[in-house]
Amino acid sequence: MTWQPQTLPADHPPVKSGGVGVLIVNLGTPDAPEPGPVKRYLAEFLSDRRVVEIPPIAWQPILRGIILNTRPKKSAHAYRQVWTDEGSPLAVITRQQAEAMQARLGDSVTVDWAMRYGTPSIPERLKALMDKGCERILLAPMYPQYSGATTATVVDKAGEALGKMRWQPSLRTLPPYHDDPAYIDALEVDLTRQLSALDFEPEVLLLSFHGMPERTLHLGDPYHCHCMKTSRLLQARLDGRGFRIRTTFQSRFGRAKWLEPATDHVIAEEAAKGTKRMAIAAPGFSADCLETLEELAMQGRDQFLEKGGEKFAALTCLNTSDVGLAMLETLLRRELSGWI
Ligand SMILES: C=CC1=C(C)c2cc3[nH]c(cc4nc(cc5[nH]c(cc1n2)c(C)c5CCC(=O)O)C(CCC(=O)O)=C4C)c(C)c3C=C
Ligand SMILES: [Fe+2]
Ligand SMILES: [Fe+2]
Repeated sequence: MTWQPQTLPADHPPVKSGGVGVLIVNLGTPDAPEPGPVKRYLAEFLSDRRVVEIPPIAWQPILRGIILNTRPKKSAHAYRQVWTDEGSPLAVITRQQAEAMQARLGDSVTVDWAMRYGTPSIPERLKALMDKGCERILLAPMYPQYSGATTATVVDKAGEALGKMRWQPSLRTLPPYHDDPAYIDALEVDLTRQLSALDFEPEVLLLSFHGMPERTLHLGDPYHCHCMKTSRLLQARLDGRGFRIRTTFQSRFGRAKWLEPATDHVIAEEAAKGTKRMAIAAPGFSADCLETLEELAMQGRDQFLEKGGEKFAALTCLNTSDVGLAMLETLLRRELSGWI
């Protein structure tokens, strides 16, 4: 039988048109600051074997039997302290970053955003980009420092979605940018601006990164080294401004030993030794979130003042600042080279 050209059936998927997409991805956040949605989000997040590297047979009973019955209520309370009319700060800022990138990159690309855990999901937004005709997609995890628990799990999830497609898009991924001059420049400019707007001069500036179990460092995860390099490069830019700089790791979770020194311990130690004025920045977070707005700006302040500190400032993340957006545009344009 000879082949005959046919008209496409009505349910045929759209024929693509060579478009280029960018998918900006961050960690994820609950849909509402209530125990139910927080439980759903934590169940997905903490079941990811990239995040908790304990065999499921040992971990799932602890997660389902203890953690998911206790933590959601406490975490929901924390989320309520930072929730905005538009939703969770992490989701709101990530969406705004995507909108700003769409405006800056113009019509030659379609920019969308997704969350690794919760909504909008990576598979859903990849499909949406493809439905708009994108055959080439730049996947952009918003993590300056690489780790298995952040960057790699975003790529895994996209790969899982692609694994179910007959006709896949071409994929590029944004590399970690922990030592990129564009990132270090943006941090220097933004932190300098924020520090000069304070009504006090800090004696110490903490650079607080999200923690990880120390074991991941010994297993070869570059996260700790990436954080230390960011910190060293930034310190070189901020030296000679009259304050000391210390690198710390926040948000301990579980019983294992985490990277040290711990941010909360250093806050208490500084206050106990007589430091009166402290500022804290979180250069590893591309958007303010629960961990910066509640853990640092609220709990951190309380800890410092309770122990005798007098002035405390939690600086904001790059978020949608002009320098932050210009930096993101530089990184994205570099990876889109040859595509647009
Ligand atoms: C920026 C990098 C991050 C790394 C590395 C990271 C590792 C990591 N996190 C947990 C456990 C929790 N993290 C939580 C919140 C949270 N974590 C990050 C980023 C990193 N996590 C962000 C941006 C956020 C904020 C999310 C938001 O909605 O605003 C939480 C949830 C909150 C809570 O219940 O305290 C947990 C739990 C582990 C175990 C881990 C290490 C591998
Ligand atoms: Fe985390
Ligand atoms: Fe936390």
